Amino acid sequence: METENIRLRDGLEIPVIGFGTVFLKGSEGVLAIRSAIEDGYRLIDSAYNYENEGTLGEAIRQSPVGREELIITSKLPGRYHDYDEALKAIEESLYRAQLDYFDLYLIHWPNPKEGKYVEAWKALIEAKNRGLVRSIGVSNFLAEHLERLDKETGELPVINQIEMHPFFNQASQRKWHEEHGIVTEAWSPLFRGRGMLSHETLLALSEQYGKTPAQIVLRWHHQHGAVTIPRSSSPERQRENLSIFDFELSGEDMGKIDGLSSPDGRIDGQDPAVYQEF
Ligand SMILES: NC(=O)C1=CN([C@@H]2O[C@H](COP(=O)(O)OP(=O)(O)OC[C@H]3O[C@@H](n4cnc5c(N)ncnc54)[C@H](OP(=O)(O)O)[C@@H]3O)[C@@H](O)[C@H]2O)C=CC1
Ligand SMILES: O=C(O)C(=O)[C@@H](O)[C@H](O)C(=O)CO
Repeated sequence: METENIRLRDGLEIPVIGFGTVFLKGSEGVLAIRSAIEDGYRLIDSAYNYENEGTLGEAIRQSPVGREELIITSKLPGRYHDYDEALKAIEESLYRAQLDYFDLYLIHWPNPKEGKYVEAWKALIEAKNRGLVRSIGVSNFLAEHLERLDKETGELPVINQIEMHPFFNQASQRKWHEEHGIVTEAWSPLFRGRGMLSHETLLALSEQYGKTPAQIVLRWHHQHGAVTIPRSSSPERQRENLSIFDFELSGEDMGKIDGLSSPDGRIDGQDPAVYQEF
């Protein structure tokens, strides 16, 4: 099973559907990630703070797919935003995964209270220059944080991974990204399995299109130009989540899903303007 690709501003091509790995650890995690790769996932999302870069590396080594065919992402934790600490953390990520390079490395959260994310960004630029990572981006950055990166370094990220699902659709943030050549990557696209998929609007569209609610939601993301990284431990649902390229939602039905969003629709209320994660 194959996904479509999208080209980032710096030329790196990545699949429009990847695989999320938070909570996937140990031998069960290896099994889940390996099966995702065998099923056709080529973009895998991890983070230093998930403490599963070792699990991810093991799954890659066990899989029949070559390293060069995969787009592997990890993320810098908030406690390592100092320049030197950030570079060491990226090296540590690589040692944990036993990889020579990451394809994508992101600043996980801006942590605006300390406001050291520009320093961290300079370290990511240096990591790219040293060949430790191919492309650099951020996660959970608001326009105000992105503007500061641009002003102080002259370099904007190629991708911003943000919370995005029908209950919090990020319309204005996505517009900002489009205007600045930044790809939106949606985290928790299925609302973390916390009940969104049984919303009556999604159930009705599922019936109408003969697709599962998860496929309707992931297709909605795709038609909004967002990369998604759904997580599933089930090989069957992993395949289901990749199979969204044989149908199209009408403009009217896209609008119905857009209408489910509300300003307080975040899963755990993690507003990057104030939320801190170390
Ligand atoms: N940058 C950031 O700050 C953040 C990044 N992330 C990243 O985003 C990824 C995805 O988000 P995540 O929070 O994991 O949540 P998701 O929105 O991907 O939802 C995962 C949940 O949905 C269930 N599920 C998956 N597929 C289906 C399906 N087809 N039908 C019904 N249920 C389904 C899974 O259960 P089951 O396993 O049983 O299928 C699991 O409980 C993370 O794994 C992580 O990589 C997440 C949060 C924050
Ligand atoms: O999972 C991630 O990448 C996070 O950044 C976490 O904050 C996540 O949103 C979480 O686990 C919240 O409890």
